[in-house]
Amino acid sequence: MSTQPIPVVVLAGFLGAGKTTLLNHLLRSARGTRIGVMVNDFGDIGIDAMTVAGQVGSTVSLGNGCLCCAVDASELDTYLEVLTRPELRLDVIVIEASGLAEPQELVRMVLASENRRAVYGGLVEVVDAAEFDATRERHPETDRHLALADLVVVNKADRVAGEALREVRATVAALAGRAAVVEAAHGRIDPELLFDRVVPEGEITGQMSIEDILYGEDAEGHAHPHAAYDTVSLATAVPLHPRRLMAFLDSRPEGLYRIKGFVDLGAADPENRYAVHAVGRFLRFYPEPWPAGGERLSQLVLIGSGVDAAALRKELAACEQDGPGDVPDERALWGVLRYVPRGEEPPEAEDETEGGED
Ligand SMILES: Nc1nc2c(ncn2[C@@H]2O[C@H](COP(=O)(O)OP(=O)(O)OP(=O)(O)O)[C@@H](O)[C@H]2O)c(=O)[nH]1
Repeated sequence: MSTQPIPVVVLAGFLGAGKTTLLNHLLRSARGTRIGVMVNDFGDIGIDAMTVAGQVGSTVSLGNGCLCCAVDASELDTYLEVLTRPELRLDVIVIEASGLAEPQELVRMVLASENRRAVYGGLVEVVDAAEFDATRERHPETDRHLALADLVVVNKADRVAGEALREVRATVAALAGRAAVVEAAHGRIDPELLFDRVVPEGEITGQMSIEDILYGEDAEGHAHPHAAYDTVSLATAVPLHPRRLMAFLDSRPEGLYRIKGFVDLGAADPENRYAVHAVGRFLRFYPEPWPAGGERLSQLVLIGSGVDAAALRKELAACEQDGPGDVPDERALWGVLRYVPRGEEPPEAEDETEGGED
């Protein structure tokens, strides 16, 4: 367990958009998930760090203290080193960028990190729906930031009337390209969009429906703005063909934000199963030996907004190997291996473009 990669999520958005509010929501609804937080105040007095600190105490602690720290570029790796220590047993690390930070820079730093356990977990941009037009006018770079995002949260949906909200959402979606777009009030998004919740060994993480989480678990009884999520789960004992799986992943549709699980690639690598981690356009495979004696299953969960669940299910089914005439050889694995992080080398330059463009 302690050698699992830890996703590092970058949380960005302009001053006052609601980043700290969203982060506090995540921390409150974390339950068993252990979240590490870095606050990127860039030399300011650490107001955000203090705001978050009150919430963090119960979920994450470093020794006796809270796990909040102001970080600048040069310090990022030092902090990641601390936060990825196995004894902390963190499941996810969230970096809250200062409202004025260039998110691209933070993403680049995470991707360039030499830390072997940290894996880029996506760029989340928080947008203030009520101030969206004004913010764009004053900060034209907003458009560029949205284009880089893997998930955009249109926050403060409670402050904007229906039609105006739809317009903001449509503009955001056009600017955000392939990123998923969700609406929220007070940052109350489904934590599962950012990280896997901790569930007992052997359970498929995505079997809890998004609706359960959105509508069934809100202890405060608030109504959530409707979020058009789809989840597609695949569990099959038939090994997947690596070439078709890669063709599927390479052409995955817009709005498909998260893919997670394990795949059995059959004869292409009988020794290992491959953990799959995709967020936005970022994709990684992590081979690990099959647990002894267990059933060999491929288990995938796909989460997106505005995706065609039936079509995805069909495409995934078509990845299953089709009898003895369809057995992959080792070369079929090459496409997959391109996305396996290599030993001690830091991630390569190609990663940077994966996080930002496609
Ligand atoms: N009405 C409403 N207010 C919100 C919502 N989300 C956040 N706020 C309020 O907006 C203000 C700014 O929220 P923060 O979470 O501090 O925003 P931030 O992005 O962390 O701000 P900076 O740290 O300045 O970049 C606070 O007063 C929040 O209570 C929302 O969805 N609706």
